[in-house]
Amino acid sequence: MTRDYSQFLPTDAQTPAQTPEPAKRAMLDILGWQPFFAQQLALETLTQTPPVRVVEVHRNGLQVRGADLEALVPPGPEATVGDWLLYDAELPTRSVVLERKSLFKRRAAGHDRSIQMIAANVDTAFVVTSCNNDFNVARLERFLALAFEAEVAPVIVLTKADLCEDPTPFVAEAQKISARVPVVLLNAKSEEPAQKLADWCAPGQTIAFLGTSGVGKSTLVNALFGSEQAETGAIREDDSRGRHTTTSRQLHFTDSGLAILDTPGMRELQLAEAGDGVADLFSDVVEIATQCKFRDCAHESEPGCAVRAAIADGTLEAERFERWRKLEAEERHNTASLAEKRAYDKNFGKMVKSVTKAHKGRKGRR
Ligand SMILES: Nc1nc2c(ncn2[C@@H]2O[C@H](COP(=O)(O)OP(=O)(O)OP(=O)(O)O)[C@@H](O)[C@H]2O)c(=O)[nH]1
Ligand SMILES: [Zn+2]
Repeated sequence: MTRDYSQFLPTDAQTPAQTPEPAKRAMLDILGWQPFFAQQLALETLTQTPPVRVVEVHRNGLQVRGADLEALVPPGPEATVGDWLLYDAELPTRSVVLERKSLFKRRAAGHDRSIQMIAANVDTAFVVTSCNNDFNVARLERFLALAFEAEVAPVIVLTKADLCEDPTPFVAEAQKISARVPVVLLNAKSEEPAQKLADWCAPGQTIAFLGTSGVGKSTLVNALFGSEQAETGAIREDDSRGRHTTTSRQLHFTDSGLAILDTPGMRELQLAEAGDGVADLFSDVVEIATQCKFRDCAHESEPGCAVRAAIADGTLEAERFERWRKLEAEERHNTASLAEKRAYDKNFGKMVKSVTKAHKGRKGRR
């Protein structure tokens, strides 16, 4: 059976003779299908292997959803929640993963050095903090750098506006962080979230929340689901080891077609191998630093230091420079210790192997 998939291709690839199927097109759009993915494909490919989105990752494989299909792809494809696959009905494990728009990832613990993919194709990351003691510019910057590293557009959301006498200083501080990062102030427990976050929550968009515990992430998710039953919290379970999160990663879709990422892995993102993200967020500082006389300028007391000059003439805030320096150092430290840990694990593995071998050898001789 062949189906007309021409409507899923960019407009210039369509031939007028092909009748659009608005219903199917709409279904894919709601799953987050975008021109970015469509342009990677030829029409024949789409007919033979329809695009499906990974809506859940669990032990048995990848749960995928397409315009009119729902399937489980057994473990095999290197994919994560949010990915788009070209579904091969005959050999599902051969389904091809489309190039990603964005990817949250981290290094897996252990010796295999593998990158663990947390979530793909997220459009917007809401970096959440509250207008209270949780508010911390350096911490915000860490989350923002992670979003930039993943190539996801971040938005700062300041919650608990209703509990704060005067939230303007919080807004002002947040706005100063980057001209590229919008700031939204709201009461997460009111009807405000749906209105104030509407720009990033259109049907077909995929969003995620970053932020420390208690800032209102679950409350925001619930607000975006409106009267719908939000499934947040459902993935948590209690066992003898205490409260922990299951390994399941999933996308929840609102009735309007907004995809909300729900994955425990987002809590454990480390600032490692995120040098590009840090440089992106602090592109102004990086730019100034390139003008220092010495390439290896430490921006201390070297002659011709553009950074010191910028601080002196007020173009660069001393605090911002210090935060950049700290964040960069943290990033470098974490990246280095990851490398060290990898080397250690590798050696440890070797050691275990040789000890076991020797032990077996001894046993054999007995
Ligand atoms: N008044 C008021 N309360 C809020 C607001 N946002 C969150 N809260 C409350 O703050 C508490 C924590 O909110 P949660 O949504 O559970 O926070 P969270 O970020 O999901 O926390 P974790 O699940 O631990 O990561 C709850 O009691 C919320 O009702 C807000 O804007 N205004
Ligand atoms: Zn310098």
